[in-house]
Amino acid sequence: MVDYPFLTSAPGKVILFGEHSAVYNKPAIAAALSLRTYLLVTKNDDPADEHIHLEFPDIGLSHKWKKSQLPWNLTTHEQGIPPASEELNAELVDGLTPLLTTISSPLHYTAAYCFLYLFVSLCNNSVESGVTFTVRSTLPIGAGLGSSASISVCLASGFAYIGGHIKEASLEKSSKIVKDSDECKFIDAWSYMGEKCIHGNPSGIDNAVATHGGAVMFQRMTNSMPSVRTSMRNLPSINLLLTNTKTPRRTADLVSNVARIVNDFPKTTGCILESLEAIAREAYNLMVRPFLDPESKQRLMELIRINHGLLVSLGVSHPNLERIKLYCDELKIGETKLTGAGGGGCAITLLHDDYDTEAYEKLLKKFDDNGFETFKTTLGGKGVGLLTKPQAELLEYMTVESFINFNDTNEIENSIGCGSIDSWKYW
Ligand SMILES: Nc1ncnc2c1ncn2[C@@H]1O[C@H](COP(=O)(O)OP(=O)(O)O)[C@@H](O)[C@H]1O
Ligand SMILES: C[C@@](O)(CCOP(=O)(O)O)CC(=O)O
Ligand SMILES: [Mg+2]
Repeated sequence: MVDYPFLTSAPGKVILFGEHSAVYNKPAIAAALSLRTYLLVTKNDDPADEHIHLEFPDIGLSHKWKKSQLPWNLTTHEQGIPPASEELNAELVDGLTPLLTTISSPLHYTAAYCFLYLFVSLCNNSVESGVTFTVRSTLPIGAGLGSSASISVCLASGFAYIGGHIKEASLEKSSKIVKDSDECKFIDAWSYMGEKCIHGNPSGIDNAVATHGGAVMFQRMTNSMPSVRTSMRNLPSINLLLTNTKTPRRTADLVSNVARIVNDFPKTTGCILESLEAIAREAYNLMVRPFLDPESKQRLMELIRINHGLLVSLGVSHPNLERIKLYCDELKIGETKLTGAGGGGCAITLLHDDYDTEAYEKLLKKFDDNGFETFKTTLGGKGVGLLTKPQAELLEYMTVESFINFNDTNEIENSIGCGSIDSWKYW
């Protein structure tokens, strides 16, 4: 029996090399961010409440469904971990459609669809009603930092916990554990289904990083083979600037536009995808060395520039991303590439060791003038976590209202994030 309330949490990610080509089974490199999404699960005391409640204040969505109206008969709960190649359950997708008709915005629709798909798949009919699922994120949403995967991981882990598919996490996850836990495998596989609800054809890199944390080289395989995830334990300390253009975009649109180009220009894009693979492999070899000497750092910088150029050729840049690159080039700050799906969202800049601090101040001013936001964040953070009552006093007084009313990301972090990091448990 689950003791309410409880919290789950998962990080966002930054893709260093290989976005989009990852969808075509090429290797890509990504690392977990310190920015995270949090899911609070509470139960009210009203015995007459027959609903399941969703509160997604970050995107302005609040909704509820009668538990008895959910299509429980369309799921197969015995199935455990879905195979990597599995498509969304078409019958369940059809069964959910009538429950989503009142939601018109695509942003709201995909979030609610992901929620319902995972909820019905992972919680069984005996789940209590009167439960509210509230999500807050310190990540910018739709900006290339994997907010969709981090919410999918929060939901998949919360529902799997309620549904009894995974056991309680433990306080200390030994850094020596080399094998993935069964719980993480379960969450990774189901959050991948959540990513499919949100953007159709994900590679799986984002949910893998949000589940397992750290830094990885990831490659999706063909023919139902499981993806390969190679941990990069000692990532060299690289000086990265993360800049958000704040230009909104949807990963689903960018991924489907690249699919069209790949389909229309198979030979040309085949060469581009092969180049992107070569870049990721060389970057991996440089980044797993214990020390990034100046020559290797220079090569890494050039790989960033080439990677960005190839992404431009796939049509996934944006004038604002090009502006970031232009300013960094003009002021000789470092090499820039877009990160994530592009089309807006974020860019990363690998800073030269000897950049001019005055020029850097000028750069920040230019970014500010354009309405861009820069982030200070660390790479390689922890994966999916659970916070339950005996360890966490804060859950005694955490309500949906207080959770929704956190004013900013600092308040979230100080109250439930890093502020109480020692109480979080990991699978
Ligand atoms: N905190 C959140 N609350 C509600 N929905 C969210 C949240 N974070 C992400 N989402 C869902 O994920 C979508 C954004 O995913 P996507 O387009 O892949 O961009 P990214 O993953 O780069 O942030 C949103 O449209 C929404 O459906
Ligand atoms: C474009 C892609 O490579 C990354 C998308 O990341 P994001 O949703 O923009 O954070 C798609 C994928 O790998 O699933
Ligand atoms: Mg996404």
